Amino acid sequence: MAVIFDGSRRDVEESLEMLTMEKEFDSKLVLQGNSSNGETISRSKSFAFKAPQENFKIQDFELDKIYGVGSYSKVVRAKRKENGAVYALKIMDKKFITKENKTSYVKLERIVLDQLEHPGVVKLFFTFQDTFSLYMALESCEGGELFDQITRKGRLSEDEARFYSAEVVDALEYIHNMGLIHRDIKPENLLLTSDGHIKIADFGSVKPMQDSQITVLPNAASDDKACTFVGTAAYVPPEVLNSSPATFGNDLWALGCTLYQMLSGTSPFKDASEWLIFQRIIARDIKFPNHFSEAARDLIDRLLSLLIRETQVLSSGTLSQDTDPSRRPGAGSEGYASLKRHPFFKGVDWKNLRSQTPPKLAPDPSSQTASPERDGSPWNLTHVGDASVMQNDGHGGLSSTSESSGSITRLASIDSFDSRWQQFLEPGESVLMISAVKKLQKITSKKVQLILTNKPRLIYVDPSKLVVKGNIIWSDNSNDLNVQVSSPSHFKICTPKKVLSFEDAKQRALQWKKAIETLQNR
Ligand SMILES: Nc1ncnc2c1ncn2[C@@H]1O[C@H](COP(=O)(O)OP(=O)(O)OP(=O)(O)O)[C@@H](O)[C@H]1O
Repeated sequence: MAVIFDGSRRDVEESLEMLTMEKEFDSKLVLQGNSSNGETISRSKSFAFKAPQENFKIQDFELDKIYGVGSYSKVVRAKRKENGAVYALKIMDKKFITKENKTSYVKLERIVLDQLEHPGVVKLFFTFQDTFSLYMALESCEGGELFDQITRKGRLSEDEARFYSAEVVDALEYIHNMGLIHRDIKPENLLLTSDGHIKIADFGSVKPMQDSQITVLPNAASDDKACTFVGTAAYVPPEVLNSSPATFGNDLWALGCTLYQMLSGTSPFKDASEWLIFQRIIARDIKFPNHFSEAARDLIDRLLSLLIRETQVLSSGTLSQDTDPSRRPGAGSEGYASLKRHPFFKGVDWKNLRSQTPPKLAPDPSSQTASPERDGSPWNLTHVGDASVMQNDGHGGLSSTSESSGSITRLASIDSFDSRWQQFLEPGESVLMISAVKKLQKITSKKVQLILTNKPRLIYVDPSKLVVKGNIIWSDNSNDLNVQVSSPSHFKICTPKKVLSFEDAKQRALQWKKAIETLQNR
């Protein structure tokens, strides 16, 4: 999801509210509203969530495959035993959320999703909790991420891209009309239903505008002043890098990047590190592949227009600047009309989008080739819900679901492109997964950069001295190399000679296990 750079430490007590959050749902709240004469008034309003807080237990559900892992959640396909209804269960560890000061983001996502109702937005059905976790039962998007469709197809045709981007525009218009900025539009957050329609997901970075129609609970909104930026590096507009306040135009820039990615296969400002990506964004360094049509090129060019307008030379000799949101179609005074009538969308039946036939989905190659026992194995629980449901896969670790071998490359975070680590690679070798982890020893622990490459090689590097501290001998045989996960952040890499214990603060223990196993079974 989003990279959220916090510039401040939130009050720990506020974070603890997470634990009582679900209890607040039915409480009466004092809301700030505007009277017709413009004065701010306080009014008491009974606030009840549409998606109820249920008293379910995790054992009421049959858990299937993991849809994905976010920075503070896992999303698992779950079937309610009583009636067979299928959900995407977003599972969040309370302790982790509190420790990482994510309380306000979680609250906001819950509250916002509760009030949104649009075929292009993932629906929240209900929530529940237990001692360890909060659960959000979301509409299950069985078609996966648009990102995977782009990866599997290499790139999309203009007709496919037109269909998907029109559905995104339609949903974004609704979200913006509700007074919300999504702030993390990207192909990973555009999910597909089993029949291939788009649903916007991941409202963890959402920003309600002043006049938003969304009711926000106290302390649910993220503290913007504390943030350097919210979003994902490759899709962040230049004005956000300049600390300008969030506007609807931010999402339209991200839409432009997403459309470019659909048509080309990669994001427009791709580079070797976040810093280089930011330089490209600021310089607006875009190269259009030759196969882009004139209409596609023009639309992307407009969506990726800079908002800054240099107006006049001041007496100091510097230029005064102001912003002009109308430069991005959809953000100006004409609203979405100007975006929808752009030549790229010629022929789109905006009123009946959802009854159109979507592009054919490219199937997940791993689900076709995976062996039956891997494919059919349900996701065993650990650290999710109460301890009584913990299960073991016989190796002391967890059974994981079948996972696309293609998706292994996605596990590599943006820092895998950090040039610092390139020096440890041989020609043609690339990083598949990388984490700043703690290597736990009996008494002490050491920070290391754990790196998995396509060779395959598994090494760990001292990040300050930039020297290789260890090379874990690779084997495709799980008797000679296996990973045991004991919690979302703790895992052991076991070889016949050594057992190395690691702690990944970003809770990617299960991802490490999956990455290594996927490579062993390639
Ligand atoms: N309703 C859903 N149906 C199917 N898959 C989903 C659904 N919601 C999320 N996912 C999958 O789970 C992954 C993790 O989702 P989640 O919202 O927890 O994290 P994220 O917000 O995308 O990541 P981060 O928290 O790092 O920003 C998503 O990338 C997506 O692939």
